[in-house]
Amino acid sequence: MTNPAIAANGLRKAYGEKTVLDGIDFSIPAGTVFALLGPNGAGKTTAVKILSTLIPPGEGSGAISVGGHDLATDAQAVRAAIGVTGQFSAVDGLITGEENLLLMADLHHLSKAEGRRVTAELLERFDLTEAAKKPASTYSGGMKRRLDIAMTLVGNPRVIFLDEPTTGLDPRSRHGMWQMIRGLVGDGVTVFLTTQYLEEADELADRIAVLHNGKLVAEGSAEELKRIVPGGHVRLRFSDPAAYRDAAAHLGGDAVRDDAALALQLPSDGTQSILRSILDRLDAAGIEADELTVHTPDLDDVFFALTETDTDTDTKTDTEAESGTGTAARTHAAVPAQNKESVR
Ligand SMILES: Nc1ncnc2c1ncn2[C@@H]1O[C@H](COP(=O)(O)OP(=O)(O)OP(=O)(O)O)[C@@H](O)[C@H]1O
Repeated sequence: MTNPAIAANGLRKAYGEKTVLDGIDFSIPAGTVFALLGPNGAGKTTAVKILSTLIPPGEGSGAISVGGHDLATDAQAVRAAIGVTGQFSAVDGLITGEENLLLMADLHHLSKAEGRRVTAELLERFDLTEAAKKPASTYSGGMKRRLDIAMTLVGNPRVIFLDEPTTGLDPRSRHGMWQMIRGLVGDGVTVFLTTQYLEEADELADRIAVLHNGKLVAEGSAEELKRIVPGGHVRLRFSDPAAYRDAAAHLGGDAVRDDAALALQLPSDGTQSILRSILDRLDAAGIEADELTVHTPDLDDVFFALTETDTDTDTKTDTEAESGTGTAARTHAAVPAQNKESVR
């Protein structure tokens, strides 16, 4: 990959005895969205803070470059190239939205005229023109978040760090934020996103990495990650208890029974051949299911499988997932045994 917007090698950070980042690598192409997922306290914010120069990397970290600038030798240039929106808003509630933006323009040493032009443009773009002259403390959560991001954009950054940008937003505001992020990427901006919402990573990210116990335990596109965990199944539901029992007998050990719902669940990757074989077996026995649903793994399944705290995830193996497109999801975690086949 040539000139990634963010490149880090062996990023480390410890707080006292606690190792938060244990030598992790990032290589994020320009104009893409990278999502960092991980359980609470995994170290996502710590990674953002290091990459955005807010805290120094830990001892033993390798080279880090952001926006084409070396973090160790040219932190000032990194700062000029990036925008950061943290979990805690930079918005000053005592002044208006417009004043917040003008203040940022001053901080970026824009001329008065340029500051006013950029402010008006951002107010318009983030649908805040009407509220521009009201104190930001009167804004809704969604408006404050939009203003926060607008403030980040005053300096026209090419790399933006969004640390949980939609936490606490209602679904409409969240979708609005996604649109806005897509717009930024369309303009060539690189977005480093942390989120608790797997759906958000699924919607937005070109690449997703899962951070757990100080390591990136998997990295790939949403589709690639979904392929590395089990969780895909076919569910057959019956209204006739006799048909249900017959089907359970015929499908045998493959089927997990849900007696209360008269439903059977069979592991499946959702391919046509597997579906055909299940239906053929039912047809041969003269059994008809009332409902058939196919469940493909989602990022929740991936997250749960990769961030389990039991000993499974402690026995690390380096594996590579085959992918239909030729690009592979990298996993560095022990994945549940029944899935080992698909990640070989
Ligand atoms: N300044 C600090 N001093 C000591 N420990 C810290 C400091 N900052 C963070 N930590 C610890 O480092 C770990 C990672 O914290 P971090 O905020 O990076 O996690 P996170 O993945 O962003 O979590 P969340 O999803 O809850 O925001 C946590 O255990 C946290 O308590």
